[in-house]
Amino acid sequence: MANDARRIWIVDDDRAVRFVLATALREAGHAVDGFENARDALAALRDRGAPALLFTDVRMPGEDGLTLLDKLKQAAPQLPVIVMSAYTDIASTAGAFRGGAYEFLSKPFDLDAAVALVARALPEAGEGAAVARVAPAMPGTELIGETPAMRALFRSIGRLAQAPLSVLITGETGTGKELVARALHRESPRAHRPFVALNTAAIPAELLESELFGHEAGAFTGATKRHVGRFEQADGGTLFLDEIGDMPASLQTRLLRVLAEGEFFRVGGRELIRVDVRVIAATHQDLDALAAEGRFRADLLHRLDVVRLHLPPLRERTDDVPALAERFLAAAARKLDAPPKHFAKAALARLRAHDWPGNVRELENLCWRVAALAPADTVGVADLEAALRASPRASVDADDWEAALARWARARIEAGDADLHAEAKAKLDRILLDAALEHTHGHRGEAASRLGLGRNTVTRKLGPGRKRR
Ligand SMILES: Nc1ncnc2c1ncn2[C@@H]1O[C@H](COP(=O)(O)OP(=O)(O)OP(=O)(O)O)[C@@H](O)[C@H]1O
Repeated sequence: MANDARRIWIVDDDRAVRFVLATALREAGHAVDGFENARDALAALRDRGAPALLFTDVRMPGEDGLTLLDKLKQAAPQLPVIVMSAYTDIASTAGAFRGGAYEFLSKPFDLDAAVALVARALPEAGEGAAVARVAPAMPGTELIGETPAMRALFRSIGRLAQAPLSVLITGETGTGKELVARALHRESPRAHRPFVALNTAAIPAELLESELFGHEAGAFTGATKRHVGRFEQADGGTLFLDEIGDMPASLQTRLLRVLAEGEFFRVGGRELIRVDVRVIAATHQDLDALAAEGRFRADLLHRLDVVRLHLPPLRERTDDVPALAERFLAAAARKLDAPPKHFAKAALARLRAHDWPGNVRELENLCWRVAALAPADTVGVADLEAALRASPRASVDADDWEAALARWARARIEAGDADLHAEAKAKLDRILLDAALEHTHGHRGEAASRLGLGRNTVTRKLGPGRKRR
């Protein structure tokens, strides 16, 4: 039965659906194959044995999904089959369930919900045929650091990864808090389950509750279908709550209760959901001070802060700057398909002297600019200065673009152009997306969360053909 007992198959004649779903599943660490019709999937079943799980569309040229379901159930009765269809009438859904479908997904569906469904459908670790137990490959996420503070931190990560304790990671913006959370997950017995990150500050307060705990269809205006929250998505794995200090008071109360009880209701739901989630929280704020002022619940702080890991700012570990810079420059050149570059000695000294208010992220972004801008293979001080001047930090004036936009709009209106709004909106989307994707080096999920958008929205705006990491 070779390796297919650990793979997920997608049967759909729509290439875009296969691509988007496969990419989301791969990001969650699964091995995935796509088939454009039932015949090919059945042939593979004969040759390679059953996969761990199968998604199928209903209406396809040739045999339809329900016939496929029937044949699959005869050949591999245990195989969980998720039926997807744009036709959500009772006949189709009932037909699917009667045929033994594990779940029915109405198209278009939420990719995160599909990933969460897979986590639920597949047997727990160690039982039977489970999916490939690999954390998603995250290029460039290896923590670099030779300074005593970082070495001590790495030792703590190794020790803490094994215990399911809550961890609070503190440190300025861009110091690597998320990277540490990922390392804690990757080294833990939960590594084969999802790592789900949520930036509390990036989501509007009124959406945060349903983002965390999910909602049922009809729970509020605009809730057209069920949404599986991050807690459920992270079941068995790790939930990373970034910028926890920005969480509104009412949600702090709810979070505390969920952490204490390990169960909750989706917004507007009646089904009690039990989850097993390790929570890792992060903040750049002084939560003790916020708690003393009554702006953060002290009891929630105690619960999150079972162990605290502090990331020192980069200016306090300048010995790490050269290694980080060389690593980022090499990675950027590779990704840009440019020849490898190196920093001259004087340039490294200049980098060490910089005070890095944006910490490692600022250094990483600077290296990307240098890789793109510096003409020679050896990067000198002058190249660095140019890249530092080009830093968005140095030139951002929030009012600039509004004024420019107003000038543009006035000129176009005076010129008699119509449909300005659509054009401006498309440009705005494009610019925001490009900036976020550049910042996250092409990682869509993260780019979406930086923009406060759902990943599906980003995927839709980009279209399935755009290159992604
Ligand atoms: N020690 C490190 N080694 C290698 N890369 C690092 C290190 N620390 C941070 N980075 C990189 O710097 C960037 C910022 O890191 P990360 O997102 O983890 O910071 P953060 O503290 O969570 O930031 P924020 O508080 O703004 O969310 C990432 O691209 C990360 O890969």
